[in-house]
Amino acid sequence: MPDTTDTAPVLRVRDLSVTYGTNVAVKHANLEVRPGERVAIVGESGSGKTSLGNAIAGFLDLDAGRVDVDTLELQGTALDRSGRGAPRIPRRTPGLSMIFQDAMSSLDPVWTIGSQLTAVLRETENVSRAQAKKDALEWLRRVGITDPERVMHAKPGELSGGMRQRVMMAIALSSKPALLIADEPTSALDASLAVGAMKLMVELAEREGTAVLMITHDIELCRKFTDFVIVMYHGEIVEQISSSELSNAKDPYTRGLLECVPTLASARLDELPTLESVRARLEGTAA
Ligand SMILES: Nc1ncnc2c1ncn2[C@@H]1O[C@H](COP(=O)(O)OP(=O)(O)OP(=O)(O)O)[C@@H](O)[C@H]1O
Repeated sequence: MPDTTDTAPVLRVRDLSVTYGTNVAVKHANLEVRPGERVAIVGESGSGKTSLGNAIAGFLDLDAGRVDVDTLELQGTALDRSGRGAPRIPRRTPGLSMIFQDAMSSLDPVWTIGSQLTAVLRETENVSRAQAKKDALEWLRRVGITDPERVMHAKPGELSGGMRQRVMMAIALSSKPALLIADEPTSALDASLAVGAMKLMVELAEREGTAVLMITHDIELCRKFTDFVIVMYHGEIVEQISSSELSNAKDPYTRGLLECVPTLASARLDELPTLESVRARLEGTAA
């Protein structure tokens, strides 16, 4: 990973909050992602990771929640996400792609994979229909699909979960975005497939020069695949730390997350610590 500390951030977020009714799910978040950098947002279920990712990407359901933000910039251009009852946010923000946990929710069930992928390629590259088809086949091969001709003609419902996830990656990255937001992109896959799919996503993003903001509850994945980790707890960012420094984390909650990771040593224990038990102990210590 090149040192990008002197380059302008691809994403800049200042004072972003998300509120559902009276529940403030994200509280005054500040973060930056630099070109080509891989950043994870990690935290337990309900800590606000998805709300933050959706608010940045423009996918937050504004009928359910509201976004308040001081600054939200993608490649120096302000994105308008604020307010409630604002005009519906367009589904695609140029320069930004998103991969969801459930690929079915972002693939159109009616159209073939080929038509969905070539539409993105033609919009991005302004190429002929024939060239877009060639490029689409190449993208399907790149994401490890061995029978791309068949998949081009298939509809999402005819593919397995793993295949759909690969197609999602192809669609998300083929538009050559500056930033990819990936929300638990492999959690619907078996553990054995998940690591391979994550590796593929990270390699393809690197090849395209795309920065990745990855939402996950798996701190081990962060260690393996990201440069930087943002830890959320009850809607707040409690720590921002380089992935290689994770074992020196200062925040008690980050240390709690690390303690809950199964290791060969913990496998010999009768009971693996749970986040609840670690937190109860930490809170007891803090009192
Ligand atoms: N559409 C919604 N309407 C009301 N409350 C919501 C909605 N979406 C999320 N919330 C609430 O916001 C808080 C944060 O949820 P969010 O899904 O962002 O957390 P998360 O860290 O991504 O969790 P998970 O890992 O389970 O996806 C939770 O209290 C949740 O109940």
